[in-house]
Amino acid sequence: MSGDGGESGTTARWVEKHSPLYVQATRHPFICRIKDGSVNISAFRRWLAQDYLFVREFIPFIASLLLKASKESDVDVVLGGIAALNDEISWFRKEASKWGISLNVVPQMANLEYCRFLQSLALPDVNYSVAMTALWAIETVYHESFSFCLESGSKTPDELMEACRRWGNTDFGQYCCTLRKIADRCLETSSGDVVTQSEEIFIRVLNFENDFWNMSLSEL
Ligand SMILES: Cc1ncc(CN)c(N)n1
Repeated sequence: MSGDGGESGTTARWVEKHSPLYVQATRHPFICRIKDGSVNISAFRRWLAQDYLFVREFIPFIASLLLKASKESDVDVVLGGIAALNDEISWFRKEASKWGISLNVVPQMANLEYCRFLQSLALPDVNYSVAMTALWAIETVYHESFSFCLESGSKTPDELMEACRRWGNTDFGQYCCTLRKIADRCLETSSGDVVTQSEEIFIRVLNFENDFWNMSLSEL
């Protein structure tokens, strides 16, 4: 974040204010076990199949932001996000076939609830600042989590490196940074009510992400 003014924005204040929740979502045991090499591969396989379902639901949510964006540069950023998701879907299919995983699985409760939340955020009456805050938070949790597994000294298993690089790479980090700037810009001119709603959405995203990791670790 250094040097780009990100430290002073609303989103940075929320990260600070809700740091226990933020740390819980971005340094979850699922991620820490990938980083220290102790992750159970069955947890990774579960995560992969469930996340594929999540990403499919994520597409209409981002598409809803495209309809709400009025600034041309925001439209470009969101369009780039949609294009990246197209690539992501292909990656999940390729990875699933590599691991011999069926993607035709039943969504687990934590996933279903997170997807329902995405659907509610895609509704036309949801404010753009609120939805943009959610997009920033959702993408940032993945970037912060997976880039942690790429830090020097990590014992991330070779076969999981590709997944970590997908969200942990610097280009994805740059995308998250751009989303943060858009969210901060929108929040600056939003009403107090919208700012409050956006903060609540940020907290809900952190909780959903935490539940998603928990689901991936759970044996059921
Ligand atoms: C649950 C979850 N959160 C975030 C991302 C990153 N798009 C994802 N693929 N899955």
